[in-house]
Order: sequence, then structure tokens, then C-alpha cells
Amino acid sequence: MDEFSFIRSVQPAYYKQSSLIKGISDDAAVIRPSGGDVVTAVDTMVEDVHFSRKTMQPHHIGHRVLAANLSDLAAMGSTPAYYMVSITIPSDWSEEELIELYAGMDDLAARYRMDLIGGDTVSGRELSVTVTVMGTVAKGKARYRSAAVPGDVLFVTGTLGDSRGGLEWLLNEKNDSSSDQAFLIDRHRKPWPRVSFAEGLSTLQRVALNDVSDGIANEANEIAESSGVDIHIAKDMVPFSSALKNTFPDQYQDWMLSGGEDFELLGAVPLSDWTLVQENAETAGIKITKIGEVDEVSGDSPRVFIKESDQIAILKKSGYTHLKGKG
Ligand SMILES: Nc1ncnc2c1ncn2[C@@H]1O[C@H](COP(=O)(O)OP(=O)(O)O)[C@@H](O)[C@H]1O
Ligand SMILES: Cc1ncc(C[n+]2csc(CCOP(=O)(O)OP(=O)(O)O)c2C)c(N)n1
Ligand SMILES: [Mg+2]
Ligand SMILES: [Mg+2]
Ligand SMILES: [Mg+2]
Repeated sequence: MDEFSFIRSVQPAYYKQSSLIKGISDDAAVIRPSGGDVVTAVDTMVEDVHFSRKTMQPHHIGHRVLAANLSDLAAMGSTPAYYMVSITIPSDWSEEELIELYAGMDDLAARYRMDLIGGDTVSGRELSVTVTVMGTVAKGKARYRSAAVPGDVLFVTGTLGDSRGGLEWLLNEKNDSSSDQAFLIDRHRKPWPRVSFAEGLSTLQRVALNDVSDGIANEANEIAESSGVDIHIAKDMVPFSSALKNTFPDQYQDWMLSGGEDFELLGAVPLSDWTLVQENAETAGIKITKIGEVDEVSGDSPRVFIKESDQIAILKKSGYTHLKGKG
């Protein structure tokens, strides 16, 4: 299969989004938005950085690279509409594997009626997949990290650290997997972005959102810095799964703070809206937990504090960081 027949094989038979004017087939796609704001994000997954042949099958790679992007759209309160895929393919990847990878994206995209409207195909040494997503949000309603205000409730969806637990289990290739480990592996390979929960918050005047890709130790600091506030987290309120605690009793507490790749949402809302947020989580069928509050800056700059049995410490950025040691 050459580049051109590959492109033909991934080209959708028809498009679902009414704002699409030109999809795959020309130099670029054309969209005609009908009012509202357009939200766009891009994320890459690279072999041996975001996955290995040991940790993921092609379908999982497709699912997760789109899920990571949808998680960013969710964190903006946006409704997904389009995606584009740029892929670097090593020579040892078969046609079947590529079709599976695209099926991983397509199955997730179908849930949101998203259209694949373009991309790029090149050959190279390692598999690398870059997905660009586009979504819409009502004018002025995008949700920013900078929107947290002293007095807000700090919350997180789902449980944290599971993805790291799944990764650890897969990398160490243990054979005696139980249902706990199957759960962790699934959380690592197939995260479900919190799109409908975030869309359901559209009636709120104000909510700060950030998705958990690198670990809340990073993401809480991002909210604190961009909002110019302090954040206080109660460690014993941070949600973790029993599967994680059972499997990794010595590590689970670190991983729930800095494991990353959970693709949950960390947010801050006024106390008066907290009940509404909880009801919305119930409607979306997801767990939600208050883990702390937002306060005024008490020092020279915004900080995140974490309290554990009356001991208060500063929670530094300790999640995943690329380009470490590059100055
Ligand atoms: N190489 C780059 N060139 C331009 N903008 C970038 C680049 N890498 C990241 N960004 C931008 O920096 C911001 C933070 O990126 P990132 O930490 O990857 O966000 P996230 O964790 O939500 O994916 C985003 O606005 C992103 O678009
Ligand atoms: C084989 C393998 N090693 C390590 C990891 C862990 N890991 C890789 S990237 C990453 C952080 C998230 O990726 P990033 O590119 O920073 O996503 P973004 O913040 O841009 O959404 C983590 C925890 C993994 N998933 N797979
Ligand atoms: Mg990114
Ligand atoms: Mg993000
Ligand atoms: Mg990151």
C-alpha cells in the first residue's frame, strides 16, 4: 500500500458536521463556523515516550492520542467537531496495524460525531502520531485555568494515579494479573475524556478547568499561577481506586499526585455552584471529589499547599516534564 492508497483507505465515506465545506481531498480543509468560538488543540504520541510496543496495541495508540486531545477540549468546555492526523510510519508497521490504529481514533470520534478532515503521512524511524482537534463553544464561554478565585472549591473527576499503575504493571510484564490489574491497564490504555461532564457545566458563570495529563502536582500549580491564587489540597481527600492501592500500596500516594495521563479534570468553582457541579457529574456518570480550596496568595507568588495529618507542605510541580535538563 502506498501513501495515496493509504490516504484513500482512511478517508471518511461521508462527513457529519454541517459546518464542513471541504474535507480530505484538497490542499487543506475548509470550515464555515456558524457563530460561537472555535477551540483547537494538538497533542503528539511518540513511540518509546508515550507508549511502547509492550504497553500498547495499535488500537490503544489511536484511542489514546485522540483521547488526550479531547481531554484538552473538555478542559476548555468545548464540544468536539473535527480532527486531523499527522503520522510518521516506520517500515515495520503493517497495513493491518495502521488500520487498527485509525479504528482506535475512529471509534472514539464516532461518539462525538467528529469528522476526520485531513492530515499528513510520512515514513520515519519511530511511530509518531500527532492529532489536532477542533471544537466549538458558545461565544466567551471557553473555560480558562486563570478563572479560579479565592474561596472556590477545588475538585477533581474520577480517580488519580491509575494510568501510572497500569503503565508500571505493563512495563514489568507480570503474568499473574487479576481484575485490579486489568482495571489499571484499561485506565492506562483507554482513558475516557470528560467531555460531556465539561459541556454540562455550560450554564455556570465561572469555572476554571485543567485536564490531568502530567499529574495534579503540575496542573494545580498551573491553575494557581495563571489565576494568581494559592491552592490548598487535603491529601486524604484525593481520590484513588482500590485497585491502585491494592496493587501498589507503597507508591499509590505519589502516583495520585504526579502519575499523569489520567485525563481527568481538575477544576475550581464558587462554593455556591458546587452542588450543581456534583449533580452534573452524576448525570455524566462520573465520580467527582472536592479535594481542597482556593485562597489568596500568602507569599511572594502563587503556591500549592498539601495537608497531610496536620502537616502542611508545598506541593511543587513534580509531574511529567519533557526536555528535562535542556537548561
Ligand atoms: N512547540 C510548541 N509550539 C507552540 N506552542 C506550544 C508548543 N508546545 C506547547 N505549546 C502550547 O503551550 C501550551 C501548554 O502546552 P501543554 O503543556 O502541552 O498543554 P497540555 O498539557 O494541556 O497538552 C498550550 O497552549 C500549547 O498549545
Ligand atoms: C512507554 C511509556 N513510558 C512512559 C510513559 C509516561 N508518560 C509519557 S508522556 C507522559 C505525560 C503526558 O504526556 P505529554 O506529552 O506531556 O502530554 P500533554 O501534557 O501535552 O497533554 C507520561 C506520564 C508512557 N505513557 N509510556
Ligand atoms: Mg500538550
Ligand atoms: Mg491539557
Ligand atoms: Mg505535558
